[in-house]
Amino acid sequence: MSRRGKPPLPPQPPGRPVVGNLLDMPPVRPWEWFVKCSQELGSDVLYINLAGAGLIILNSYEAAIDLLDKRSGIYSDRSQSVLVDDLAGFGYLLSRREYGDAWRERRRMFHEHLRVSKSNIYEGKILEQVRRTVLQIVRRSPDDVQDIFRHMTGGIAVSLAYGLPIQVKDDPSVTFSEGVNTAVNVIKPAEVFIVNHFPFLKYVPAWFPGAGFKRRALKLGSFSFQFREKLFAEAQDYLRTEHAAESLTSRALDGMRASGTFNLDAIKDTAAVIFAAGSETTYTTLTLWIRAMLVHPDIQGQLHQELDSVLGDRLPEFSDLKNLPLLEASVMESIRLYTTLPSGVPHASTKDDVYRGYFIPKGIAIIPNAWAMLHNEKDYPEPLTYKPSRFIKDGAIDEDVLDPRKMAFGFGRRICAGAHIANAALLMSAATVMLLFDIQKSNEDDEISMDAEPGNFFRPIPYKCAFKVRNKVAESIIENLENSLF
Ligand code: HEM
Repeated sequence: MSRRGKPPLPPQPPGRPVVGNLLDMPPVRPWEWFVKCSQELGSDVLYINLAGAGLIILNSYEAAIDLLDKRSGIYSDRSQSVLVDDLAGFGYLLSRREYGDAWRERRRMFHEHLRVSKSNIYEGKILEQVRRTVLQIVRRSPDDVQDIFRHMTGGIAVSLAYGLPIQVKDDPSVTFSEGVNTAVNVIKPAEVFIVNHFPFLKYVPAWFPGAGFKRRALKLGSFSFQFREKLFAEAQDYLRTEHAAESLTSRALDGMRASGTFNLDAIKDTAAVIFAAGSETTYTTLTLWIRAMLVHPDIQGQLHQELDSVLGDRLPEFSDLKNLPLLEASVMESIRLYTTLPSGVPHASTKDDVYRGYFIPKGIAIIPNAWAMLHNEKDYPEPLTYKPSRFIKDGAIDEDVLDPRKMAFGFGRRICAGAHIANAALLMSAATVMLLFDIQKSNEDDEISMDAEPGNFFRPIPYKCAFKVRNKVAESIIENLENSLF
């Protein structure tokens, strides 16, 4: 790309000849390295050179809003990835689509059926799954707890997207989605950008030494087709039965029948993204909150008090959530401290631009480094401490403290389409679980690692915990639930 007569690129950490910053950018927790570079260079906007492939890193909320939100007309594209979209075959997902008509059509479809004002559709499905989960927790071994919650978020996604029921244990869709997400998580970010920059790398034979990126991507390729087709076909069959339930698929099909214009691909792509983008992210965020509760029994005590005084001897409904500020703050603080997608999802620009005197080239990937924004001392004093009270003032959520969800769910026109659904699922799960249970270590001597698995997601290192029914009131609520659900 010719840069003659253009302003300078944003500050770049010192690099090496040819490879630039490639060997300096750590494959694990690169978001922390971006912060270190910002501190050294005195700039919250950085340029990183990975062997010629450029990246722009936004390390502050202000810069992310300035570019991705206020200038969203030119910062709403996604870099099409040879590895993820082409070789692994996920380019059809709404979240991976380039900014254009096909993306717009799918985003509109999502909005039409699952926007905030359609809460009557998604809240009922969330409530049902959360309450079924309570019964699983009391019936099954403590060792199954994480699997139980994975089935809960999978169940919410499958029922919203397809109206299909899932098994409470060993459901093939959930196992399948977990496999996909684990495989996606091991794709290294640097590989994605490098293979984009040198697309001929996709022709390197998979057996070739150093072509691990291709082997991993091809393994995913076999999943991606099934991911789109399998559940959609099952949903169509199920819709012909007496059990048929409302879902995005059923409503979109009804709409198309009424208008006489069919675009089944659009339904498949939009339904698939609910599982792909919504299930594992919500599950991971929830297990990070459970882990925070496990190591902060004092905060659990405060939440128990709040829940007992608001709910007494009944289960929470959605209308109760606004009266549970401490519970909400405990979830917000967990999202802040352990954000699930620490370096967000990259956007791409569709035009050359200049920001604060720096040149931002057309087509470059822009990384909103949520981790940097959520750990800065100015907005969040003692940023490494888990402290829900930072969000509370006079017994309510303090509107003056920057809400971490504004960063954790992304920015601008590509902001998470399901943030309101994730929020509803997280708060309802947290309120229900905390009302009924004490979350404790399985064994007093267990060491709980606060670290995450290596990868693009911040997934906690698996931990063990026990959910102990809190008291007689909780026992009787659970007994009533058994009778009402079955
Ligand atoms: C705690 C759970 C979740 C987190 C942390 C999360 C986070 C994100 C982030 C960071 C993005 C990228 C935004 C950007 O490009 O700036 C995103 C995109 C997206 N999310 Fe979520 N998400 C969650 C749950 C969900 C759920 C439950 C759904 C669906 C019901 C969903 C649907 C989507 C979709 C469709 C996109 C793609 C938007 C687009 O490219 O236009 N997400 N999410």
